[in-house]
Amino acid sequence: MEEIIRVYQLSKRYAGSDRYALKDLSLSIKQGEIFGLLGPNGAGKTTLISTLCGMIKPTSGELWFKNLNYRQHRRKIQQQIGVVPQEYALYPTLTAAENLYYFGSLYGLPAATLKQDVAHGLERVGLADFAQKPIKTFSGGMQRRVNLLAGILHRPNVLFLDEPTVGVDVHSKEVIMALLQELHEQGTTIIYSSHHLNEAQHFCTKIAIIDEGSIIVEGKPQQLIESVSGATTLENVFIHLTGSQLRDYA
Ligand SMILES: Nc1ncnc2c1ncn2[C@@H]1O[C@H](COP(=O)(O)OP(=O)(O)OP(=O)(O)O)[C@@H](O)[C@H]1O
Repeated sequence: MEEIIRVYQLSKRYAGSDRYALKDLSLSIKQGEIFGLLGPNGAGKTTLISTLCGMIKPTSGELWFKNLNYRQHRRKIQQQIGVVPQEYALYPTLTAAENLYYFGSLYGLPAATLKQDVAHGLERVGLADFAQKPIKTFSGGMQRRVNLLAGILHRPNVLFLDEPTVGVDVHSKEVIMALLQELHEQGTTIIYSSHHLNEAQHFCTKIAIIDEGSIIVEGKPQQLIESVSGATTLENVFIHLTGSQLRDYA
């Protein structure tokens, strides 16, 4: 399958920090994959996703999106991708529909189809009855579902999500994962970070485990499980490779 993203020796050190958030990280992602980025707290998942979305610039290294280099074509790349950030990108005082109209207009979507797409999207995630309610009255799970819709309104072929199911109950999680599965079946390449190892084991076609800014292992979930003696789940693999030490950095 065609390579969509190539990362070569990517490093990132934030201004004022003496630690590397990403260190000489190389990676290739192919079209149609559901690529899961897993790792302990502070491993560098958000930094990697933000760099791949063109939101932060690397300290060194090179990145390409379908042969377009990020240094020269950041804007062009950003027009072709969808981003669902970990922090809510929504305006609390606007209604769910107003928020989505706003995102739709940012993407330059025609008003005539946008209204229908927003109504359909809200219906798809079980929020049709809440379209005219302000986001600030929504639960965390409801906000996550609207946050997801905001990132896919323009039907991107490549979608980045940073912990799309963090802090949501099992019902919201099921709706979100079902929608992502549907997008995948329609051909969308999905790159997402998560702490839900069980979810990633069943959902992802490929996984990279990151620790301290570097990829320590990469492969299909079943391959990774078979590579560790006695492991029956991805959680076993994760603990085996990353240890059980807490990762507290300030
Ligand atoms: N804006 C920033 N300025 C300075 N350091 C940062 C900044 N953002 C992240 N870091 C540091 O970079 C490292 C990687 O952080 P990052 O948020 O990418 O990890 P993560 O794997 O997404 O963690 P988590 O699972 O907790 O969300 C951490 O040591 C973090 O403290």
